[in-house]
Amino acid sequence: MLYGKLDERRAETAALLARVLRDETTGTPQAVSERDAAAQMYSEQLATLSAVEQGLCFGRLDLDPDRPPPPPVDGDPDAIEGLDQDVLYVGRLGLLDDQHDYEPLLVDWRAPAARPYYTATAASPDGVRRRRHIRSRSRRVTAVDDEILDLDEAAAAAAARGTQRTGLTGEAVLLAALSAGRTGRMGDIVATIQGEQDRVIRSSANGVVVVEGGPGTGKTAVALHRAAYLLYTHRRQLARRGVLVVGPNPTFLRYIEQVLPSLGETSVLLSTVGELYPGLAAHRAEAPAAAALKGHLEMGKMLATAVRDRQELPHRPIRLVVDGEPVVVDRDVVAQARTRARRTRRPHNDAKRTFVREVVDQLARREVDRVSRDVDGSTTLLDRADLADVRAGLRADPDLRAVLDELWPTLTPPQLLADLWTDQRRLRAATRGWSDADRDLLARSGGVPDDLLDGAWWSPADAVLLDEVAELLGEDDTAAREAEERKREADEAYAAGVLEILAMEEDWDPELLRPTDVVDASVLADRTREATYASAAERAADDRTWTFGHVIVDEAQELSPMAWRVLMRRCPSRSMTLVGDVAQTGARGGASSWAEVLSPYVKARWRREVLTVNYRTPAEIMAVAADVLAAIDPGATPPESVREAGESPRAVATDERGLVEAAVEQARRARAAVVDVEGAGRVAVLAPGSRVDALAAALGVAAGPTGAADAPGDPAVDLASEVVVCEVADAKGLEFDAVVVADPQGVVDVSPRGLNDLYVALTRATRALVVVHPGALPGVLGRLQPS
Ligand SMILES: Nc1ncnc2c1ncn2[C@@H]1O[C@H](COP(=O)(O)OP(=O)(O)OP(=O)(O)O)[C@@H](O)[C@H]1O
Repeated sequence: MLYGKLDERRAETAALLARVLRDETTGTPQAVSERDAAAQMYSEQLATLSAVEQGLCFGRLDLDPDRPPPPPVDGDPDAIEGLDQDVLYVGRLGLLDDQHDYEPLLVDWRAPAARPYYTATAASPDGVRRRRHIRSRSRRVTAVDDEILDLDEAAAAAAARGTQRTGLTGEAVLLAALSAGRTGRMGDIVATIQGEQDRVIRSSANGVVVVEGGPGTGKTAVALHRAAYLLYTHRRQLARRGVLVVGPNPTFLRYIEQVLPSLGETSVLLSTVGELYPGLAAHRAEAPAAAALKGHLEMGKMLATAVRDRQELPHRPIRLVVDGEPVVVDRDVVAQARTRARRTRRPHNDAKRTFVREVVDQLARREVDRVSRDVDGSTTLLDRADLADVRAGLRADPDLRAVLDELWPTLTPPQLLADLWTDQRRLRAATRGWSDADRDLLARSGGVPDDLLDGAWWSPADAVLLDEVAELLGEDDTAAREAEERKREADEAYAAGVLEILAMEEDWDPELLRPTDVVDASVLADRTREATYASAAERAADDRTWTFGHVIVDEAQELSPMAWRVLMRRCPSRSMTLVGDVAQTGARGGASSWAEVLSPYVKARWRREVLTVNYRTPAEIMAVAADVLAAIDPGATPPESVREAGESPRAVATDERGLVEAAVEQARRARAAVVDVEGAGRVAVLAPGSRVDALAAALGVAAGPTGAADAPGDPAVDLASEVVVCEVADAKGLEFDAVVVADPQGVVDVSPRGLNDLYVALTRATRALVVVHPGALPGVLGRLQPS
């Protein structure tokens, strides 16, 4: 019945969309843009309706008819939904019965009425007597699991089954979901969200929430479901400004990108920090020390100095002839104008107007003085109008303009930064007092690239600095404005041509108005113009100054202080969800404490939520990882695994020569064990960057991004591949059925933070872990069984 309703809704929406698209685009510009907005809305609705096909309905709540009424919920569009029904079905979206007073047939998982589905327990049943988990595949129900929350009945049922309650919601369904083969893409967890996760997902949108938790506790899943929940609950505020989700690398974004559409959301922009600067996908790999230095707050001051350094004084007086009169641009004139322009405290490109005006003004005054003196030594000879004339002459003079452009050039952020990295003199001028070693970390050999937005030339840390430079320079929208103007002229010329042809029509009835009587070229150009419509996410991607309604940062521990500055600029409301685990920090410039990261922006005003249960890593593997965690931070508590794999993680000893062969052998065995006939099941070989190519070649698969500088091509790991070979940083946030860690000591040696990357590597597996070690096994892995 529900699928029937879904089909009906799809057909209706498709028909509405078709009708809107068939509409002629004539009419007022407003009508055109309303039509486009409607088309966009129906397309989005259709996308949502298709995304909920799998597992449309996954739960049923049988409620106690005598339950107390639930507390009112602010700002919720569906707060009333299902309040007086005793049986509710919960699913991926809400469906109403239009035949029967719009009774809810299916309650959206994000609606308040659905909440007890995730939070009710036997101890606190929230009016729920029975919770039913419904599993389905392609519109067929494949399994049903009931949980009786009515205490008396529950005890009787548990006694009958001889089972113990574990505190997990829908344990059977959860365990089935957790032990399914991985597909290389993250899926949604709406059917099995657990109580502690639900609390975070539905916590207030206001302020900064930090969600901490060890590996596999569902931080990523929770962050994405929170985005969906917030958009549902605060649709009006958030859909317009959009939600930004920041992830650590392009591979990770690809891994999670399907989760959100399947939750039914399109107002979300997924981005790495390296992609936030519009038009740039920065992916140049660089030394960790260079990335850390670029992430330091000191860079803000350094860049401000670099910008000031572009506001130059002439070394010697520059002599020009303007309107037949000699003009001298000397140091004094420029210095004074520069001081005035700097005093405006406006960004460089904006302040240029003041600079030019001041230089022209001074030169004009000098000119007037000189001419007056030439005549009879009196200053009254030339009046105000003459002064204005002289000014205008100077302002229009191309030679003077060229000189001023040299002294105070209009700059784009990539231009300034590329010049800085490649010009030793400029770099030295901006980094007085720095060590040569630090300066060398920034310097680039070779020239400035032809394409200044070439992603292979810039590192993600550079992209962050570009944003900072953009703030210092101010937007230079001259090019955009000129392009817009040219387009407008072309449109008008075309419209004028159309009107001319119509006007030539000879047998036009004189009683009727001619088109040219009611419309001119400019109006016609407006009407025929294609309105550009885009979702909030699309508009935000093209606009560096866009501010989002909510910002979610995953693997937030990796961000540098400079990157935080960029993100805080994008979210002045400070409505943010930050998800991370400082024990997994890999970047040298990353976070060691949340208080340190946040205090410059929100002081102590942030909330902390902790997730404690590990859904990914089986207990046997987590025990090994826990030893590594204890070595990183003796005070940290490892998350508790929900299940055991029934298989112990192993260590395979080899030597340097045998490493590739042994790792390949283990990867092949793992693949045979975990990849099923339908192609589900994934294996990762995680190794130090320098070993990735050799391992990938021996396995006959593509290597993940190896960290080689200027590596061409796709910066992401191929997630469709059954076996992935990459370094640990690229596996951050991902998971695989089986993981082979090749050369654990090597992983530790090349990591900026020592053991953290090894901890990340060990906790990527959902089923099996093998560590292949040339030479001695690192002491922290002593618990591994040799094989
Ligand atoms: N309630 C749940 N129901 C089903 N699966 C879940 C649930 N919570 C988490 N998972 C699964 O557990 C795995 C780990 O989740 P996730 O990647 O969100 O963890 P994480 O805390 O971000 O891990 P890491 O810090 O290692 O990146 C995923 O496969 C996720 O789908």
